[in-house]
Amino acid sequence: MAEQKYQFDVLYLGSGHGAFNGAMPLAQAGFKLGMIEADKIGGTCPNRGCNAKISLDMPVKVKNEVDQMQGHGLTGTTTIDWKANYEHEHEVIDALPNAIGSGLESLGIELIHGKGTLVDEHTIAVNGQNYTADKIVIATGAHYHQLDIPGKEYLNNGTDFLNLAEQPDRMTIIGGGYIAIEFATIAATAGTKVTLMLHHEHALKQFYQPFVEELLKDLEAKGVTIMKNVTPSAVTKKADGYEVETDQGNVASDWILDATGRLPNVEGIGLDEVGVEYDDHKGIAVNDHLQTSVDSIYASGDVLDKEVGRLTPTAIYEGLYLTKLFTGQTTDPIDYPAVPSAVFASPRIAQVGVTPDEAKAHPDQFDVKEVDLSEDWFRLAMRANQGKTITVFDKEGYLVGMTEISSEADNSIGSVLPFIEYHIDPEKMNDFITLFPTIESETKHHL
Ligand SMILES: Cc1cc2nc3c(=O)[nH]c(=O)nc-3n(C[C@H](O)[C@H](O)[C@H](O)COP(=O)(O)OP(=O)(O)OC[C@H]3O[C@@H](n4cnc5c(N)ncnc54)[C@H](O)[C@@H]3O)c2cc1C
Ligand SMILES: NC(=O)c1ccc[n+]([C@@H]2O[C@H](COP(=O)([O-])OP(=O)(O)OC[C@H]3O[C@@H](n4cnc5c(N)ncnc54)[C@H](O)[C@@H]3O)[C@@H](O)[C@H]2O)c1
Repeated sequence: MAEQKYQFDVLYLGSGHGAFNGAMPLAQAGFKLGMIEADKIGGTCPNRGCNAKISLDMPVKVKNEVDQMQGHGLTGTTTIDWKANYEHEHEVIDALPNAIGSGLESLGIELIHGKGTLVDEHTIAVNGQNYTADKIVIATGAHYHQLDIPGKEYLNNGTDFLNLAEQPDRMTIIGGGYIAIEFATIAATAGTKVTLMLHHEHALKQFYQPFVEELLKDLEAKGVTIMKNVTPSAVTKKADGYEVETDQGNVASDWILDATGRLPNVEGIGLDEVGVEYDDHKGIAVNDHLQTSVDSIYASGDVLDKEVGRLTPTAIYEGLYLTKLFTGQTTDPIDYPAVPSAVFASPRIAQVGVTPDEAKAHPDQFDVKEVDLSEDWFRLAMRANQGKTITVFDKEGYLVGMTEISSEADNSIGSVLPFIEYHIDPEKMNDFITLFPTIESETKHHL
């Protein structure tokens, strides 16, 4: 640890997953820590991201499961009560900032409320007061990109969606990424008439496109109108709602979601003044030890310029890596495992490792196996046998990637991660005894 030249050993700017998961074991190791937060403790994921979204999605997933069992042991359809679902979401998430905050304080971490700005390589100012530290970790996350078109003041963002207590009859969603597709699924399943505006021909471009096309067809079956290659140019207020003007005609709507992406929080935090290199769109530049261009300043989470996904587990991984680095447990560069990702729609698409496209482009290196899940007896028992799994093996037979579309794709992919990460010998996979019958047992059976 540092000599007591500074108030803190490490000062975190931001309190999201990129900060608090790493800070907890660092405090337990005896480091004196401060954490600056301008908004709710815990950051995006618990308060206005993953936890909030998945709480809203739960009744949607269950409704789809109930609908699939109609005539197969269940009668009587269900409907989503939007307001009650919104209340359910807030019952789940509203206590999280206090729970996370008290957990941090119980470990002696000082929480400092307010907007922090770097003053020099060891100092951050908050509300006119300076706080000093041997090391600083910038974990300021990201904010919503907003379309710059006339009438942009009528556009809402993802946080507004998660706080929308009343159900709109008609919703326009601009974008084709995670948020657009997940929120279109929630709204359409609840009975809102959704129009999804894709800027290009394709949505979810980082996922396997034949699966994405199936997902889009499923959204259409739920009543979603999908417009492709469309450019919204203005929003006007009407007596009965709003109108989105586009190059393919105008679309009437009661509520409009701008889901055109997120940008790293690099503005107004003193990076230029202190000499930390960054790019407005890509984020803060770091070396392979997550160290910025200023030696005492590190960065973690969504604010990083990084190749891996801007996801909660990658933010946690980076925060924990910094803890190992600061405690001397490692001097190695950061080395990410295969990072899984999932679109929590109905059905879900999830993937990890080598993608089907990469594998098909290199037949000399990989073998690809496709399984149609309509043949799977367990999925039939769930009446959820719409889906496909594609597994990728290297030439020695080791599993190196998997992509799935199904209602259980997230669980399926989750169950194979150790096989990929620990490079489990194909023969040794059978040494793992699974519970039966489960998604895990059937996924392993298909490998
Ligand atoms: C709607 C939505 C759904 C998502 N769903 C998923 C999902 O299902 N799975 C998944 O893995 N990921 C999901 N994500 C992504 C995930 O939320 C982020 O990757 C993760 O929260 C990043 O953590 P972070 O600590 O880097 O940033 P954040 O959690 O954003 O934390 C940064 C914190 O810094 C604070 N801050 C910023 N500037 C300052 C300043 N100057 N002074 C003081 N405080 C400051 C902010 O207020 C914020 O609290 C979702 C994101 C969104 C928006
Ligand atoms: N399930 C998950 O893990 C999950 C869920 C939600 C969000 N997230 C994270 O949050 C981040 C933000 O998600 P997102 O969906 O907002 O971003 P995204 O980058 O996934 O998608 C942005 C979409 O907006 C479109 N777009 C961009 N500029 C546009 C324009 N000018 N006009 C029309 N469309 C335009 C893009 O084509 C793209 O389809 C992601 O990077 C992701 O890592 C993850």
